[in-house]
Amino acid sequence: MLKAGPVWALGAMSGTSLDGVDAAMLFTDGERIVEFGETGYRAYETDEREIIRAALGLWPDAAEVDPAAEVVELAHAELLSTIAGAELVGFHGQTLAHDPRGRGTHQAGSGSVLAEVLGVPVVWDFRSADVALGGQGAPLAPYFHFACARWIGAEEPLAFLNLGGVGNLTWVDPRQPKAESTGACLAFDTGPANAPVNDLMVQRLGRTQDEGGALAASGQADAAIIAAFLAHPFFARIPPKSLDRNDFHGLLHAVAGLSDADAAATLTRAAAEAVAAGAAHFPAPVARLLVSGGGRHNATLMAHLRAVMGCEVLPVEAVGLNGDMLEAQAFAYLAVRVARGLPTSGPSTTGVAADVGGGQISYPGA
Ligand SMILES: Nc1ncnc2c1ncn2[C@@H]1O[C@H](COP(=O)(O)OP(=O)(O)OP(=O)(O)O)[C@@H](O)[C@H]1O
Ligand SMILES: CC(=O)N[C@H]1[C@@H]2OC[C@@H](O2)[C@@H](O)[C@@H]1O[C@H](C)C(=O)O
Repeated sequence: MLKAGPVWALGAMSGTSLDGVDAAMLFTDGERIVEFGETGYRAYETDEREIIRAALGLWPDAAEVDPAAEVVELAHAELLSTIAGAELVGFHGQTLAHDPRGRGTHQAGSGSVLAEVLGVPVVWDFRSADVALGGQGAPLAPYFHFACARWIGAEEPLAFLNLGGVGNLTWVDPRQPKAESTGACLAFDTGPANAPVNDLMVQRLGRTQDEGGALAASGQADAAIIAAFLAHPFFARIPPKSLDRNDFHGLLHAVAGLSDADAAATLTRAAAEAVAAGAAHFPAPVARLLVSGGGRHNATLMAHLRAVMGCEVLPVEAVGLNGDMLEAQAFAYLAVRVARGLPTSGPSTTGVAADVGGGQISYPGA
């Protein structure tokens, strides 16, 4: 078992955009962030990405899943073995499918394989217990966001927004004693963030992203499409709530008749409007929205957020955090929480009925 006090944990996340694996060291006791440490990144090769892509939306019984899991394990083993000094690893894996009230949630990659390779205990399968107990299984970063709010010395409610393939928002009140205290966090997925724009760029222009939001900036958002998008019942639903990457696939069809620039503008505006629709559920207003994830590099998306949010909108770097590594750091933090028997989610973050300590621990040589 873990010794008392803070430990160095190594967290790893492979996100929905399938670009690669992020890893980050964190010195923590599972409650307080003591120190941020080394980080690393390993991109997927094109053929690896295609193997994972072929398994998207599939469940463990499908033939395409084993090769995808092998790619995920290999990439993690390569990256994590370059970072020394971890007493514990937090391994998220690659989400292939997420349907919490249907078939469940599916992250590819085995923590027991990694524990053997790395020779360190690995905490993994973070989402299943929450889903089995009636929760959304996502988002799981919120308790880490609470710790970040404390680390930056925040004294009033603020919000963290992650702009990955999907967006997720955590409202935090740092005046509460613990992350799991009633009223400390409210978290949920906001809607599609970068995924539809990326898909559009691939389909129409053979590019993977709208660099800097330049194409979106050159077009006009279609107000009727945005209005129809915002009429989706997801936005009115009281949080917590979570999404699969493809839950808003209709949005891409809706812009099919628009020019490239207007389609990009519409999808980018929609992502920002989805965040604002989410913020309408905050228990109290916030003065600051701190943005992490790749979408913070999209200047058009950030400008739309500033226009719709009515509060300061800043990349997390403005408060000394690393916007590319926040999710990897979150899984380092959550790994220590699991090892310490602390909850990783609760009614206000995933909608589960009571506090849940998700995750299983695999030991080398077990
Ligand atoms: N310079 C940039 N200009 C525009 N968009 C960018 C830029 N850099 C990153 N992005 C967007 O951010 C995406 C990657 O974001 P990120 O790495 O946070 O996603 P992820 O962690 O895979 O997703 P999730 O958090 O949903 O699991 C890219 O696919 C792209 O859409
Ligand atoms: C099921 C799943 O993997 N969800 C991811 C995804 O990517 C962003 C958003 O959708 C969030 O719900 C979650 O990841 C982050 C790390 C989370 O659990 O907090």
